[in-house]
Amino acid sequence: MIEADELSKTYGRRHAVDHLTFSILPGRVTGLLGPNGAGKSTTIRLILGLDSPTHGHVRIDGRPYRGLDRPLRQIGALLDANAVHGGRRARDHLRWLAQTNDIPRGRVAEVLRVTGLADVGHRRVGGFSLGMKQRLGIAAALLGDPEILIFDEPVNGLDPDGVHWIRGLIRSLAAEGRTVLISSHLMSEMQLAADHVLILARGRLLSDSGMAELVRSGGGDVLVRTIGDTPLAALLTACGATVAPEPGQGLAVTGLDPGEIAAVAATHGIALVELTPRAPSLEEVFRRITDPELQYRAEPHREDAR
Ligand SMILES: Nc1ncnc2c1ncn2[C@@H]1O[C@H](COP(=O)(O)OP(=O)(O)OP(=O)(O)O)[C@@H](O)[C@H]1O
Repeated sequence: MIEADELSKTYGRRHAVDHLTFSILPGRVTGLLGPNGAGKSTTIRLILGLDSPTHGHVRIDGRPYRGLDRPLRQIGALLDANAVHGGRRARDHLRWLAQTNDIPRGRVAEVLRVTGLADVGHRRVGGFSLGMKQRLGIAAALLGDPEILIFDEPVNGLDPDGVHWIRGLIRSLAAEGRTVLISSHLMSEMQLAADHVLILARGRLLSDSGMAELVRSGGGDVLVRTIGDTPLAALLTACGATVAPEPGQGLAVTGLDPGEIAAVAATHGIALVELTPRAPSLEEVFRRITDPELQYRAEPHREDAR
């Protein structure tokens, strides 16, 4: 488990991370979402002890990162896939990490196999594609078989097969009871991968919620189609619904659920050819939550305007 309490980091006058309190629980995938400059990377760096908080703290299973005996065995992270020296062979890079962290050498072959790199482990990293480097970064994160994993932009550079693979891997790690934190700019990917989501903007935590609950909170509507002209729109409005026309004789209905709409149609002998509940996308919900923050941010700071 990762727990942050009033976690804050300021650079000069800028609050990169501003009094964040959250818990990232085991057995589920937690997504860290936020516009550019929201504080996602700073939060991850603070979790990993790469930066020190100005105020508050963050603990990994009750201890700060720097207090962990064998960090790679407790927490694995993919941060920057390009960080590995290009002249190194992939296998040697992993062997060196294993040796310096007291990890059995046998894990190297295992993680190369899991990440689909078994056949290229002898090659120098400089010749790797971004997708292969990404897989190597994931192999390094998995090396110590840690209970906690952090993947920053995990699908970066991966082709569709790779994206499918990483999605499955992330899910299986959480299903094994591990704590998994991913950060991504790709909303559709996040919606598929994460069970829980933390939304940051301007360093502040705007939402800490289950994914399904968050998307449901955004509303949604029901798309209804009939054949020919019918009085359905007026009938639904009379029942308290809000109805907006959609192309192709469709109606976007809010305020009534599909069962209630079907009942109104049946009572008046109106045949329906479509009745589709539509949830908003994570992207729509995200924009609604973060937009006021972005607008505020677009205004010049007082000191900038001078
Ligand atoms: N080392 C630093 N020195 C000064 N300011 C910094 C430093 N690191 C981050 N910041 C500032 O802190 C804020 C948060 O940055 P951070 O990189 O954590 O955001 P992010 O959500 O990861 O953004 P992005 O999605 O663009 O990577 C930004 O305003 C950034 O300019």
